[in-house]
Amino acid sequence: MALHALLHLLNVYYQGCLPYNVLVITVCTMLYKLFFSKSFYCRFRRFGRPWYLPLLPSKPVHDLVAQGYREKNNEPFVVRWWARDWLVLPPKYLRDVKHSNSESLSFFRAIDEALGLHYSVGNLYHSQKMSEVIKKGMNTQLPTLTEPIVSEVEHAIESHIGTSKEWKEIPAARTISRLVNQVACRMLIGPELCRDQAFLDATLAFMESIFFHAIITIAVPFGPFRRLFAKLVAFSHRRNLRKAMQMLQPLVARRIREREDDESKSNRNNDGIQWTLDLTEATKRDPYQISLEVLHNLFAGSLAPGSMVTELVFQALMDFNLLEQLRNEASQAIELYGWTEKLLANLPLQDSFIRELNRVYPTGATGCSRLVMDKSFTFHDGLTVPRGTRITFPIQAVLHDVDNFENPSVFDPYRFFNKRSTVSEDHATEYQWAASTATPTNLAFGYGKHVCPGRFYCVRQCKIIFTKILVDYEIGWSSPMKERPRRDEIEGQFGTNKSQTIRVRRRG
Ligand code: HEM
Repeated sequence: MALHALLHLLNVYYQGCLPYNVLVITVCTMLYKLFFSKSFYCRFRRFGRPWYLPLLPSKPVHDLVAQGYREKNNEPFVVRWWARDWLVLPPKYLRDVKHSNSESLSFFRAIDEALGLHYSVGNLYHSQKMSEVIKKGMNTQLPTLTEPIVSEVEHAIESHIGTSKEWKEIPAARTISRLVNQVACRMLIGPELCRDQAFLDATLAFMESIFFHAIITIAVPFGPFRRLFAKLVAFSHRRNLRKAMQMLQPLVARRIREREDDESKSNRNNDGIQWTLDLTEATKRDPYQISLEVLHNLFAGSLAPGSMVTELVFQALMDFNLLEQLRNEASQAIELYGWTEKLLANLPLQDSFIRELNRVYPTGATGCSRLVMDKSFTFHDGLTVPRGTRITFPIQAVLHDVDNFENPSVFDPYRFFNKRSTVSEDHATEYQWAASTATPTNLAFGYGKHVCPGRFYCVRQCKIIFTKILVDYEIGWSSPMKERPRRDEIEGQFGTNKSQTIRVRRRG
């Protein structure tokens, strides 16, 4: 009788949109969870709606995380994120994450869980190989990459922004993400496809559909059927993946053949395919697998830098004096060093500006997310969590904490410039305050063993693109702006404003 009444209530609650059988199974699962399941997460205070009322309005994830950080004062708490419970840990536990490798705490397995990547690529994210490709391949080649990055940036800016000396209006995020994707494709895939518009469009559609699929999957209250539903909705994402793979696989197959025919020929390439093949035993060089790995490194290395450059442009446009100071610094450095490695090391204001941008506007409210892989994991103070626990850190709250920064809500482009100006002779301080140096209070690129290995390349590439725009173009808002373009928020992730337009014209 009670079960029948509950079913009736839920039917009204879900407005009759769930079939009766689905309702029965959903209710049984809820009752089981309520009375018998001893979820580890139940031991901690939860912020947000309870799991058994998924349609109840709830605050956005970033607000819940900020509230938890304030109220729990250095203690863990739980939020629902990407339709799962996550244990949000205070920063005192970052030191434990610092030294833990992927066998204990895995970043890849955590994003696999959050975004449902296994629905399209199986167990690709069970291996650390993609990260190794960046560490052992790209990072060891960084000095040799400046020249090809500069040359690709020049081509990409000319094709996406143009060379007209007349003002023209452009959609900022769309234009910049396309030009950054071209440059990222040049480095992470290779010269053959990076100017092929069909391929560039296919890669952008593939990358964007990863998030789209994840969002659709959590948007519908399918309860215990979510996994089944996720497999079905991954269909359109898999189609986008197939499209990009159809163009990429023949190239990878050709590179494998060339390598087999003549090992020395492979020395000509210095890009993502090459670095991935370098780390793959000859007998395991499967074009499909290598293409998947290369494409998913592009996913890591293209979308976020595209947003970062767009945000740099928006932020610079908020303050005309700052824009001029950045431009002067860039012009003087180019005069002294040309478009070389040295240029990138001699833009201290721009570097501080990038780090401050990442502090005030990180890409997510949470970060340093990990899945516990060991049977259990014990933190330095004895807190023990079982295998399978999802942990994350409230990074936005940490970066806005008055205990960590003076006037944390103020955007101060000189904040880190001033700190690094008190440099000791051995340059230790300079490195400490650099945009790409991860510390417990510079968390935009994560922290510890899984800290973003692409951050060095990323900051270089962003500096080259931003500097080119500064010195070669006049830029302005297309209509007067009173405040910064608002960012979109979905599941604690912040996306650049897509509708904002700016105007540009070639200088000189
Ligand atoms: C604005 C640009 C970028 C941002 C904000 C960003 C951010 C991040 C963050 C937060 C992580 C997780 C780190 C952790 O939890 O400790 C990460 C991991 C990773 N990033 Fe980036 N990233 C960016 C650019 C790039 C680029 C350009 C590449 C490749 C060239 C890249 C490749 C990777 C890889 C392979 C991992 C996985 C590391 C591992 O599991 O060991 N990222 N990134």
